[in-house]
Amino acid sequence: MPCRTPPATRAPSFPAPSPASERSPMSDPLLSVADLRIALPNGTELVRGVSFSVERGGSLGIVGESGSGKSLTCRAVLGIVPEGVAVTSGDLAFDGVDLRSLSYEQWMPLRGRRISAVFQDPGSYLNPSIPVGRQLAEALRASSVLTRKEARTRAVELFASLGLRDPHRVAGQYPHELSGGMLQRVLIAIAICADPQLLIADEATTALDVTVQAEVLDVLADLAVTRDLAIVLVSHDLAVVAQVCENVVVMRDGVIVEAGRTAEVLGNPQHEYTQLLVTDHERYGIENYLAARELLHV
Ligand SMILES: Nc1ncnc2c1ncn2[C@@H]1O[C@H](COP(=O)(O)OP(=O)(O)OP(=O)(O)O)[C@@H](O)[C@H]1O
Repeated sequence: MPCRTPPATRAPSFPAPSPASERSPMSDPLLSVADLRIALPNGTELVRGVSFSVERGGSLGIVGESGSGKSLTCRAVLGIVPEGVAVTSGDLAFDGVDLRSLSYEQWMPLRGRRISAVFQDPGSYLNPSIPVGRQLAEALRASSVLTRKEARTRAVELFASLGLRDPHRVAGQYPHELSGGMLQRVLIAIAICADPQLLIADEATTALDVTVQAEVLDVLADLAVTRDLAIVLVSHDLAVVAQVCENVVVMRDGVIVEAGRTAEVLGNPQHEYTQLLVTDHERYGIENYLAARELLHV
């Protein structure tokens, strides 16, 4: 369905990325998405000309209501658009690599290693019959030359660094023995164990209660600083994005209606749809929202 809302008076403030072939690798952002279009076989466009960029170590939030195209956009960056839809045009460049030109084999050293992701429902991504420490150790060994023992030690260290209390004990536990927040930290550990440059977190904290969600978001914000990790954070929740992201794009019906610094966009929304999101948020999640605004010094 086309978006009937008039264009934002604040134009998206990210520099429009130039085609991959024209950029010099030194000046490139880490990720640049230019005029991305994703459509059904019948030609119906679900994502309609989305453009944004993410600097090395930068953080971008993608907000918008259900069905606005947030997940499809992220899946396009990960090279895993679902069956039945296709990227029909646009540029997707990661660290100078034209992602759209990659074969399945060429994706292997990138996905999970240099571009990683965490999603909602972490339990479904873990093997229920293997202790989580072993699952992380196996992921570590797949991306480095560690011995089994070294990988086990590293796994415990990584759990500790992500704020898991009693990491030795946690490492020996099975997924069903852990809470949602602990599982998400385990998933984050697996996602970052190969030291990626970009982490995409798609509604990764949505299922968690507010306090645990805030803790996991802190973990992500810390990682951005300590590992120079760029983060793309997808959420329908403005407060979530405000806690972690320097920049934000607001999506509706497959297009970006407003973009810019998070503090500016959420503090002084220009587009009527962003204004509506902010108003709804103030009405239904006032505590979160105000806390986030305080954090941003809006
Ligand atoms: N495999 C598919 N086949 C057909 N339509 C799809 C498919 N995947 C997504 N869509 C449609 O594309 C649009 C955008 O979906 P997308 O999942 O990107 O939205 P979203 O903003 O991430 O929403 P949510 O927050 O609910 O996940 C929706 O209308 C959705 O129904």
